[in-house]
Amino acid sequence: MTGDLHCWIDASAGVAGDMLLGALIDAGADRAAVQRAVDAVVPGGVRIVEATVTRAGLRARKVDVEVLVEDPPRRTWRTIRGLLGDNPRALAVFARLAEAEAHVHAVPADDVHFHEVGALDAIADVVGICAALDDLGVSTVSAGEVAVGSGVARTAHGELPVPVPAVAQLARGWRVRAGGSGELATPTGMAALRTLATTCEDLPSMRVEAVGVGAGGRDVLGRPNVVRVVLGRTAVTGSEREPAVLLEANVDDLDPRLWPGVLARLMDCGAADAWLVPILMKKGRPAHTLSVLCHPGRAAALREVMFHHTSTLGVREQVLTKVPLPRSFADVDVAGSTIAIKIGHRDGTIVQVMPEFDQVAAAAREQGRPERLVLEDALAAAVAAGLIVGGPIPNEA
Ligand SMILES: O=C([S-])c1cc(C(=O)S)c[n+]([C@@H]2O[C@H](COP(=O)(O)O)[C@@H](O)[C@H]2O)c1
Ligand code: NI
Repeated sequence: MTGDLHCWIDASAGVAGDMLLGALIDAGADRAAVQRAVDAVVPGGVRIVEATVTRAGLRARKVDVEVLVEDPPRRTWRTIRGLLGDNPRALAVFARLAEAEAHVHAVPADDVHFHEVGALDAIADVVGICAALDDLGVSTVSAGEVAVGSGVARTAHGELPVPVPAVAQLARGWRVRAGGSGELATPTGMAALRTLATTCEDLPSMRVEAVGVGAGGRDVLGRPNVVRVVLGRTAVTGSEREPAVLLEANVDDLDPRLWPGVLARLMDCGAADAWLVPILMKKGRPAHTLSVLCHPGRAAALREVMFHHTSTLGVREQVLTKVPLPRSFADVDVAGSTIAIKIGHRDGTIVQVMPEFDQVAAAAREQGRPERLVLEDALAAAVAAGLIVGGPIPNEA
């Protein structure tokens, strides 16, 4: 199978945090993994429960967040930042919400007080959505036009016009329409969509692997109140340009023993690559340039990791284009250990055949043999399986 796992969000009936989380769990994300991620942020604070419901006659997964502890009526952005700790994607979603609220209420982002959107159920929705995407192995996210609704909403701020101000602010740069009466897009849902989805597009071409349907609270006659997610592999045909972001910072004051952990954290958070270059910077100081290459959808979360785990006071960003070779994987057996072979191809012909080295190392440990010999055996098994440079790519499932 070629291509990364893509998640397309259908918000044509609106979007809210619990709806998106329900859709991702319905598509196969492990609810226990989601609960564990939420427990790490608010230990013992909430329980995520799910049920199958119908919305205008359609089956959908309804997620509810039961709050088990006392929940203050408001939280500052600073408090939420502290709670989220080392959760870069969730931090990026709330940072976006904080920016929107700051603009709407004309206060600095650090002085923003979240009311409903800072409550434990909203925090659980955001942390849960990020954990569900990780659990599913989603690499990229896009979404279609968002129905935001019309009329008025009763909120802690009083009666607000729909789209509520935070949603209107978060909608800048995205395609939206009213699409019905009531508050169809909430600030939490819109912030999650805007942070996680990099592109506003109709359903892209992909081989579909899973579909999830998440229910909203109300059952409206004639309009299924649901968010859908469609997960699939996008076909990579060769020499196609794709956007990438390069994040960089020059750092002269970080304990050098911390760098390996920083690089590992960045890779765990979805960087395509992360590296250090020794430099001599201003005032003749020996320092390092930290460079992080990533898909645009990961940039916000990776920027958070850079701020959180290094002493940098700023991050430079450049938007680049990248031409990746299409690739696929095939498994081979080496003395009872399974090793994935990465196959790079162009125009239907294999141009690279390379065993995944982490799996070679694991097999060498299992077998008590040198990595060098396991690598040789894996390459020989690949050739025996017909994976030969210059040869045709194997049939895809
Ligand atoms: O909590 C805050 S600060 C808040 C701001 C706004 C603005 O538009 S400003 C609106 N609301 C309303 O709260 C509820 C819950 O929102 P969720 O995103 O947590 O589902 C919703 O009606 C919002 O319009 C809250
Ligand atoms: Ni507000």
